[in-house]
Amino acid sequence: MKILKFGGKSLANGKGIQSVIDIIEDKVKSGERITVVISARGKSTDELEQILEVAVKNKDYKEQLAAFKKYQISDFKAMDLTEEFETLDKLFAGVSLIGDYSKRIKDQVLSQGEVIAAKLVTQILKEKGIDANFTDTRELIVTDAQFGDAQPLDKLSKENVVSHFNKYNGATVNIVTGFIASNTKNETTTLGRNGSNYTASLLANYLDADELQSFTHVNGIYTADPELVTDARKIERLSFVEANELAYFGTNVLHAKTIIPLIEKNIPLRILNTFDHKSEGTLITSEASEKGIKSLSVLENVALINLEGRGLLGQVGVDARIFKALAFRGISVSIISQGSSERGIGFVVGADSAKEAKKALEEEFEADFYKRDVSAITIEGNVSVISIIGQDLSTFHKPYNALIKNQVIPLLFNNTITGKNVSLVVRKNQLHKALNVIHGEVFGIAKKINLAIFGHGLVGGTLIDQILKSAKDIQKRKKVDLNIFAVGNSRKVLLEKKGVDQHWKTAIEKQGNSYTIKDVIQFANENHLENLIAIDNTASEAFTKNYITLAKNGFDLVSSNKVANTLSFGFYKELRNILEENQKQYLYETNVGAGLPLIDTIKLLHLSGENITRIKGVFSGSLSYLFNNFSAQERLFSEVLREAIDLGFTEPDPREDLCGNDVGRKLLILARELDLNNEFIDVNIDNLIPENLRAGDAQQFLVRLKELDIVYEKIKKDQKKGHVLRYIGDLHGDLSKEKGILDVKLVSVPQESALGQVKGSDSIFEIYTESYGDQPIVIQGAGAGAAVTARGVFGDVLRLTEKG
Ligand SMILES: NC(=O)C1=CN([C@@H]2O[C@H](COP(=O)(O)OP(=O)(O)OC[C@H]3O[C@@H](n4cnc5c(N)ncnc54)[C@H](O)[C@@H]3O)[C@@H](O)[C@H]2O)C=CC1
Ligand SMILES: N[C@@H](CC=O)C(=O)O
Repeated sequence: MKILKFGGKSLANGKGIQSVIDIIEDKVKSGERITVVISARGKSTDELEQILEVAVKNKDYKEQLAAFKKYQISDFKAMDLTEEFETLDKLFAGVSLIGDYSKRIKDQVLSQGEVIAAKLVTQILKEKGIDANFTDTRELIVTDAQFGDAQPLDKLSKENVVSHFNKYNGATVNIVTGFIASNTKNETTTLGRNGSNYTASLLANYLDADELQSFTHVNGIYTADPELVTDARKIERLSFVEANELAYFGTNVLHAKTIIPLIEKNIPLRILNTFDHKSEGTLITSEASEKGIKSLSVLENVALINLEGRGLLGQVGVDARIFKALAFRGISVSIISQGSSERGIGFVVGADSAKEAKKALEEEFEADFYKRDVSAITIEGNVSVISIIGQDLSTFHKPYNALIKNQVIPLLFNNTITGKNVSLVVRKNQLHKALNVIHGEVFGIAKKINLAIFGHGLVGGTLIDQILKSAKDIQKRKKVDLNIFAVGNSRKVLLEKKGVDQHWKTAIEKQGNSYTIKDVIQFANENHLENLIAIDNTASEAFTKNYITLAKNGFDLVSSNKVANTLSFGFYKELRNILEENQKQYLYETNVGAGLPLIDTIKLLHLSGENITRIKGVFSGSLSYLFNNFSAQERLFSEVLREAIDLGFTEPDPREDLCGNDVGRKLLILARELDLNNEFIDVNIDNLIPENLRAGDAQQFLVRLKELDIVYEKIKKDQKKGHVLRYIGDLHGDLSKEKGILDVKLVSVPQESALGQVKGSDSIFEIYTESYGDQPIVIQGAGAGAAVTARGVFGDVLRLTEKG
C-alpha cells in the first residue's frame, strides 16, 4: 500500500482540490491500494489561529469566522459541516468570554481544519462512487499530553492503526486527518507544525507501506528555493541522511521528524506536485546518492546573539553557563561559533526567543559585567542562515570568495564535524543575493554576470550586439550567463532585470528614464543582482567620476574610455586603492591599441621583473590610417581624414586624435603601467591642428577640414625621397626613475623601416627590454575600429568572469 499525503495548498478551492480528487480517482481506478492523509485546506490553520487571537482579545471575530466557514463550503454547498462549525462557534465564544485560552483549547480549534478537509474529500469521493472512509486520527494516534507538539505513543497508536486498517481494508480508501491525535484522556492534541507529514510517515511505518507520496505545490526538492533562486534545479534522488539535513536546515517541504519513521522501516518517500502529474518528483531512499553538494537551505526568523568579553579568556565553564542559562528557559541554539581565544561566542536562536536569550545571559553574567570580564551581549536581529548541504571545507573557498567578491560578508560560519555541511549567517537584506551567488558557484550552472553598459555609440553599440549574439554559446561553453541589465547614454538608462534583448535601441528610447549612477546601483541592489560589471564606453570625463562609487558598490570595471587612467596621478592611485579595498578589478585593455593584447603583455613583463627600457610606435589607429594612406597615395589629406572618421577609427571628437591628446593619453597609460608617476602635462605633444583651426567646436572644425590640405601637402613634399610620414609615441629616458620622457610627434621615416611598413589602420608597438636588447618585442595589428575595440572590451569582461 502507498500512503498519499496532500498539503494545504493542494487542497485549496478550485484547481487544487480538483487535482487531488483526480489523483485519488486515477489511483483507485488503476487498482492501486492507497491511504490518503489530509491537511487543513488552504490557509485554514493560520486563519483559525488568527481568529483565536481576535477572540481572546474580546474583539469581534465573527466576521472572520463567517469568512472561514464560507470558504470551506463555498464550492461544496451540499456538504454538511454543522458539527464542526458548531464546535468552533462554542470554542471561540468561550475564549472570547474568558479572555484566555490554553494550548489544549487551541488544539481543539486547530483540529477542526483537518477534520473538515478529510470529511470533504471523503464526501466528494463517495459522490464519485469511490468507497472512501473518513478516518479521524484522534481515535487512532495516542500521544502524550504536550498540547501543540505532542509525541505519539507508538505502541498504542500502532495497535489502533493496524486494527482500524484491518477493519477497513481491501478496496476501501481511508481518508485520514493529518496533524491531529488525542492523549490518553481522549483530549485532542496536535503533532506540531507540519504534523500532517508526520502523521503520514507514522501511518507508513505502522502499516509497512511501500511508499509515502507527499504531494506539494512544487515538483520536488530543489537545489534551492525556486522562489529565491530562479536557476534552482530539481533533485532527482536523495538519501534519508541528506534529506534529514535539508529538513533540519529549513527546506520547508520536508520536516525532520517525518523522516525518522521512514528510515526505521526503509520506506521510500517521494515528494510530488499535485499540479503537475507528469513530474516524477524527488525520491528519497536509504540508498546513498551521488556525492556532492545537494542543496541550499535557508533558516529565516532567526537572530544572532553575541557575547563578548576579554575576561572570558581561558575561563573554565563559560560555555556551560551560557547553555545552561538558555536551556533553563527552553531556548534552543542552532549554530554556534567561538573564537579559539574565547574572547567571544556567537550563536543563533529563533527570532522570537532572542530577547529572552539576551536577558538570560545578562542575568547569568551580571557579576562578570561588573568585573568587566564580559563587555557586551548583543542581538543581531535581521539575519538568515544559509546552509550548503553536502559542502565540505576543501572547496568552500569557492562560494566564500564569490560572496566576498559580491560584498556579502558572512557574520559567522561553521561546518559539521562530518564535513558535509557549512552554514553561514548573513544579513537578511543580503540573503537573496547571497543565495544566488552561492548557487551559481556550487552548482556550476551558468554563473550569472550582470552587466551595466554606459555609452552605446560605435564601440558600446557593437559590444551590446556582440554580447547578445554570443551569449547562448558562452553560456554553453563557459557556463557564464551574461545579462545586460542596464544600458545608459548621457541622457537615459534602460533597466531590465532579466536583460535587454536585440531591440535595446528602441527600448531605450521608449522606456529609458533619466538617471544618475545611484539609480543603477539601487536597481542592482533591489533586484539582488550579483557579479556586477560596469562598462564605460563613453569618452566622457564626467562619467569617470562614477568609477569610485561603482567600485564601492560592488561593481568591477571595464573601460574603453582612456580618460580615467590619464587624470591626475592622485586620482589614479585613489581609484586603485578603492578597488583594492573593495576587492574589485578594473580592466582596460582597449585603452591602448584597441583589441591588441598590449597592456596585459606590458603588465606581465613589468611584474615579472623584466626591465622595459623604451616603448615606441604608432599608437593611433586613425592617424596610422591617415598617414599610411596619405603618404602612399596621391589624395587630399582632408579626404583620407574624412574616411578615417567614417570608418569609426577616430575619437568621438576627431580633434582629440589630431591634436595628439589621444596618443598622449595612451603613452601616459603605458608609463603608469611601468609605475612611472607622470602626469598628462609631462607629455610633449606635436599638435597636428594648425593654430588657426583650434578654436570652436568639432562641427566647426569638420567643415574646415580642407584648410589642412595645403599644410600637409607641403610637409609631405618636404620629406626626403623614399620617406613616409608617421605620427608616433615614444616613452623613453631612464624608466627606473620616478618619471619617464613622453614624446608624441610627427616623424618622417624610411619607407622600408618597420614603422614605414605599417599598413591600413594598424598600430605598431615596439617594446624594448633589457633581456631582448636591440630586438624589441613587436605587437602589431588593427589599432582602431568599433568591432575590434568592442571585441577587446568583451575579452576584458570574460577575463573578469574567470577571475571571480
Ligand atoms: N573607436 C575606436 O577605435 C576606439 C575607441 N576607444 C574608446 O571607446 C570609447 C567610445 O568610443 P566610440 O564608441 O567611438 O564613441 P561614440 O561617440 O560613438 O559613443 C560614445 C557614447 O557615449 C555616450 N556618452 C557620452 N557621455 C556619457 C555619459 N556621461 N554617460 C553615459 N553615456 C555617455 C554618448 O551618448 C555616446 O553614445 C571612447 O572613449 C574611445 O576613446 C578605445 C579604443 C578604440
Ligand atoms: N582614436 C583612437 C581609437 C583607439 O584608441 C585611435 O585612432 O587609435
